[in-house]
Formats: sequence, C-alpha cells, structure tokens
Amino acid sequence: MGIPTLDDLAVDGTTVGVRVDINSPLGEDGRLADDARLHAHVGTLQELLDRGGKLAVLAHQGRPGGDEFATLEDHARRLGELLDHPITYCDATFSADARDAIADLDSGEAVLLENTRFYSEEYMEFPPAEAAETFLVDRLAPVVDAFVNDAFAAAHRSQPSIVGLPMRVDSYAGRVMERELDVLSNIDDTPRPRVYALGGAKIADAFDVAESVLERGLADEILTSGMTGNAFLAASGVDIGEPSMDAITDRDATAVEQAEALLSEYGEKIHVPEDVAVERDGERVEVGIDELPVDAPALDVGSDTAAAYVDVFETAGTAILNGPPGVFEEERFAHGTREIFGAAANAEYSIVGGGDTAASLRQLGIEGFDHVSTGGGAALRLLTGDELPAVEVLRE
Ligand SMILES: Nc1ncnc2c1ncn2[C@@H]1O[C@H](COP(=O)(O)OP(=O)(O)O)[C@@H](O)[C@H]1O
Ligand SMILES: O=C(OP(=O)(O)O)[C@H](O)COP(=O)(O)O
Repeated sequence: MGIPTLDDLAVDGTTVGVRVDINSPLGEDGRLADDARLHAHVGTLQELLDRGGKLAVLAHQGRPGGDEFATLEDHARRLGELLDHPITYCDATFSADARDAIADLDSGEAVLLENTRFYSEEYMEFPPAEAAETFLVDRLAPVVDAFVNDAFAAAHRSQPSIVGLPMRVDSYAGRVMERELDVLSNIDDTPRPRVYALGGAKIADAFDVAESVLERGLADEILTSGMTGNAFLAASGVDIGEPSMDAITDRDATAVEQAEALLSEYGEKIHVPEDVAVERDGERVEVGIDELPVDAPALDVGSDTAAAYVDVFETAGTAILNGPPGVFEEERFAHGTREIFGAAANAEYSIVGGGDTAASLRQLGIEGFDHVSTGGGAALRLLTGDELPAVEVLRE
C-alpha cells in the first residue's frame, strides 16, 4: 500500500494522536442515535491501548450551524462501554486544559478531545503545508509522539486534523483506513463480471462513478435505480412525468443530458428500470414504462426491474453498491432495496459504499457483504479513481 501502518509503529509508552471519524446521527435528545462508526474504530483504539499507547483521540461531529453539531461527551461515554480501557472526555481540543489532559495519560489510557469543528480552522480546507501552521496543529503537534489517521470517512477533507498533523508528526494509517484503502483501491483485482448498482438521490455522484468505472473498463454491468435510475429512464426517451423530472432537475439541471451521454457511449452495459413504484391514495402502485407518465414521483423501482437486477446478480463475481434503489425509509418503497441488495450480498465478492446505503442494509437487516465502507464521500472519491488528501500526506 506504500503507507506506514500500525505494524510500523512502536507504540508502548508513546503518546499517539488518533484521528477517528465518529460523526454520527443524533437523536432528539442529542445523544447518539447510531454507533456504527464508533464500533468501526474499536479495533484500532483497542490495539493501540493494548500495546501500551497513551491516546489523544480527535474527531468531529456535524457542521457548524447544523442540527448535529454537538459535543463529543456522549461519544466518549459510548466508547468507554466498547473499549476494555478507560477513556475520558475533555471539553477542550488543544488548549492548555487539553494538553494537560494528554500529559496526564498513563499507558493504556485515552482521552477524547472536544469536537475539532468547534474551532473555525478545522472547518476550512487548506493545502497540507498551510494546515500544518494552524493553531490546532501548532499546539497539538508538540505533545504527541506519533499520529494515526483512522478517519477514512473524512479522508476527502483537507482539514488541519487530517492533513496538517501528518506534516508535523510521524504518521500512520489506522486499521480502518488500511482496510478501506486496501478494498476500495483494488477493485480491479475483484472477480468478474463486476456489477455496479447505482441508485440513491446523489445523481451527480452516481454519474461520476458510472463514467469513471466505464471509462476505466472496471464495470461489466451497471444497474441503475433510485432517482439516478429515473434520470436514466428519462434519458432513454421515456416521459417519466413532471414530479419525477422536477425532483431530478432540482438536484442537477443537466442530469438527463449527462445520462444521455453515458447511454450513447456505454448503453449496452447500463440497465435502466422497466417499471417504477409511485404512491396513490397512500398505497404503493407499480407502473410499467409503457404506462408512464404519471403525476406522482417514482419512489422505488418496480418488481420486474427488481427481478431483472436480481438475475444479473445471480452470476455476478463482484457486486458494488452505492445508493439505495428506492426510498427504503418507507416500507412501501423498500421492496427494490430489499430485493436488489439482498441478491447483491450473495455475489462472490461484495462491497458497499455510502452512508444511506449502509443505513438501508442495517434497517432492512441485509447482511453478508464482504466490505461495508464507513465512508460516503471518501468511498466515492476512491470509486472514481481519485486520490484522497489524507492518504497523499500519509504517503509523503
Ligand atoms: N426514487 C427515489 N426518489 C427519491 N429519493 C430516493 C429514491 N430512491 C432512493 N432515494 C433516496 O436516496 C437517499 C440516499 O441516497 P444517497 O445519498 O445517494 O446515498 P448514500 O448516502 O448511500 O450515498 C435515501 O434517503 C433514499 O430515500
Ligand atoms: O459523514 C461524513 O461524510 P459522509 O456523509 O460522506 O459519509 C464524514 O464524517 C465527513 O463529514 P463532512 O461531510 O461534514 O465533512
């Protein structure tokens, strides 16, 4: 991989800054509503603590002004339950109090420092050399002996705690980072035929993935669904009706033209829905493409499309999923997601990227994937063949 990992770090007795991504959905009471990302980092933290490290753990939660912008107190409490070692919470990130809390650590102890984004620098993006001169880095770099970046899900952000600290401190990839890079950077080694299921509502991202994997010859088949599938349906010449069209153009005014360009170049590899599901009088109603347009938005693929996509997965070597096929949050429109993702889990090798995609699997109880990425945007960057800022600095 060309990046130093925990195998290269002599941990015992050293103070290690560890960046994790435990940015999580919060409930109405402000407490964690889902702790999947905390679970993901337990391996790295536990290993460093077992090996005698003193850990200063850094993380962000939400974005300034947003509903989920919050302290990390509840995250520390939950990590304390998940780890076999003590972890305390410090309500400061790099002030004298924070540095004292780090200096007081014994081997096998950790402190979770306050949400890095309470400081405006951490919500800006900088080139690494400038990130290295920020206050956060300036004050923390001298009090840690090494830095471990395990925050794969934030690896596409060129922010001080991601790209600045590694410019000043010996740095290593944590186990989450290592595994994500290993899987998502080596898709070209996975068994064929390689089938991508691209759905969801981030149409522009899905087009980027489709274009990149088709251009690079990585994709044998692309199964389109969700709002992305609706855009391809419109691009194939079907009048999908105003509500579905409006939903698409609200997100991306040129979506249909982009889908047309992909279909004209790679049409034989791109599957487009044969039917869709809409809501009528509170019920799910399936509509074949010959019955379109309808005056309600298409919120799921229909049963024929789901069955056709399930067939494609029967013989798939690799399944790569990004974006749920329907509005799975509503049971009526979860059928496509349940069927298509359920079949994908049976492929010889299967990879899942995307926050909502992973949430749909948890909600519908679909298991058996080889790799469920912790990242959304970061996983997409790798799927489109781009380098991640966090990884570039670890390589240097
Ligand atoms: N046909 C559809 N119309 C509107 N929204 C859809 C449709 N299909 C799926 N979605 C929505 O897409 C959202 C997830 O898409 P996206 O953000 O692209 O996924 P991810 O977070 O995995 O990258 C879900 O909240 C789901 O309700
Ligand atoms: O949740 C995250 O990314 P994701 O929504 O792409 O999965 C990361 O924690 C990055 O957060 P950000 O998108 O506020 O920088």
